[in-house]
Amino acid sequence: MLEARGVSFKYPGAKRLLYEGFDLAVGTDERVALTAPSGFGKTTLCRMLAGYERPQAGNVLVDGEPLPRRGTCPVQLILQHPEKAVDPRMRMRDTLAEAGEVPQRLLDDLGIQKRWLGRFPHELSGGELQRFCIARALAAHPRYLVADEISTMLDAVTQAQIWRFLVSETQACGIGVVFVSHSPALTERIATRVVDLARTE
Ligand SMILES: Nc1ncnc2c1ncn2[C@@H]1O[C@H](COP(=O)(O)OP(=O)(O)OP(=O)(O)O)[C@@H](O)[C@H]1O
Repeated sequence: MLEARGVSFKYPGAKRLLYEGFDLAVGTDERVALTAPSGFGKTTLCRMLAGYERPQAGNVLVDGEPLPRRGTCPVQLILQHPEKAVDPRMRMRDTLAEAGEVPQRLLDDLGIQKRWLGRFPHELSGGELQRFCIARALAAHPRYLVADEISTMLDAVTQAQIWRFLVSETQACGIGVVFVSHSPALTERIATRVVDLARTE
């Protein structure tokens, strides 16, 4: 179970708490969509669930244990803008290697072409780069994936391809998914449960 337990969070200098005593529990057999109006705090929650932000109170737990402060995190975050998630000076094969051994099967399933491996991030399209970020996240053997608007900037065909792959892969590996999407159609198709953050206040 991935849990936010009694989480309170405020950005430095902000007037109000973004979260106060917030609870969420997600199983490895779930794909939970987070919805809320713009600016409500969806990205912030995604970052907390993956250990990028620490709540001022409460905890983020996986199977009752706090997220590790070092080493590979069991919760892997995939961002809306893949170019922000990679080192622009590193060729893609080195970026992938950050996750350790990446099975060729994963690269094939994600449609990652061999000739892309020697390229730098700026030599790839957004969709191609996002495939690398997904491969890297999965190669880290996560228990949970947190996907923050990961397909917003992709065309409909690429979006469908990527989500079809993610649903079957996470189901097969028993990886829980938390995701944010502004597309009601996508949410309807992917989510096993929808959590409206504005209603959990
Ligand atoms: N690093 C930061 N420092 C201070 N305030 C921040 C920071 N990041 C986000 N905020 C503020 O926190 C609030 C929540 O932001 P967040 O990005 O989590 O919302 P969101 O629900 O994901 O929005 P959107 O749907 O527009 O992407 C916003 O008011 C935002 O301005």
